[in-house]
Amino acid sequence: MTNVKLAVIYYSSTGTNYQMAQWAEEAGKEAGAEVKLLRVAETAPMAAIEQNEGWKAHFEATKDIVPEAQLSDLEWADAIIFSVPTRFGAMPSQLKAFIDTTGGLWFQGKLANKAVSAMASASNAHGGHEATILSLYTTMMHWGAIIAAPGYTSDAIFAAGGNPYGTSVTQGQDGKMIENVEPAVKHQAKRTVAVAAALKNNL
Ligand SMILES: Cc1cc2nc3c(=O)[nH]c(=O)nc-3n(C[C@H](O)[C@H](O)[C@H](O)COP(=O)(O)O)c2cc1C
Repeated sequence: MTNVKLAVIYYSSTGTNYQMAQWAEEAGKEAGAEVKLLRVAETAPMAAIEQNEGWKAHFEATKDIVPEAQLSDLEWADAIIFSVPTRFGAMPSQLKAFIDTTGGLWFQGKLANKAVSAMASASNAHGGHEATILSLYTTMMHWGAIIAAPGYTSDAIFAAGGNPYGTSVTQGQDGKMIENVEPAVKHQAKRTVAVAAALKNNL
């Protein structure tokens, strides 16, 4: 058992990052953390969402069952795991819009010393997995967060494609994940909780 509070915050249009976030939630609980699974608000107009069957279906399926991330959740959390699809090699605007509301918390020093890590997905194996995670980590450095990158701390990372920045997956043409990333996601979540526990008791 640990006294760590973990927020798993994701954005997903077609379900990939929702699934990754759910695996992280499960592993966080297994590690003894109190866990909140949260989605950032959808900011795209309904007209755009409705033009894409998969996007519309995912939006409808999750909008009433997954709570929307609030600033109070960031303040509450000792550890945060983000999971996002790449958008032209960077984080999606939906997450950036949420992050851009954190200036007040940042100013009060309330975002410092949290253990954070990030996961990503892309349609192409070289379509921006690492760059997307790094775009988030740049912001995390401004928060004074402690980045708990997985590195190569488990064989599961090699099996998932070997991304040491954070677990990432390629979404195939059929919408399914190509690599088996579930063990790597779970390892990353447990490691983030362990880092947060160490920080919480010593910083
Ligand atoms: C506007 C837009 C930009 C995208 N840019 C990239 C990209 O640069 N590289 C890539 O491989 N995939 C790109 N994709 C594909 C998404 O990353 C992919 O659909 C996503 O990872 C699936 O995650 P989700 O199911 O959680 O929405 C883009 C998709 C959209 C809609």
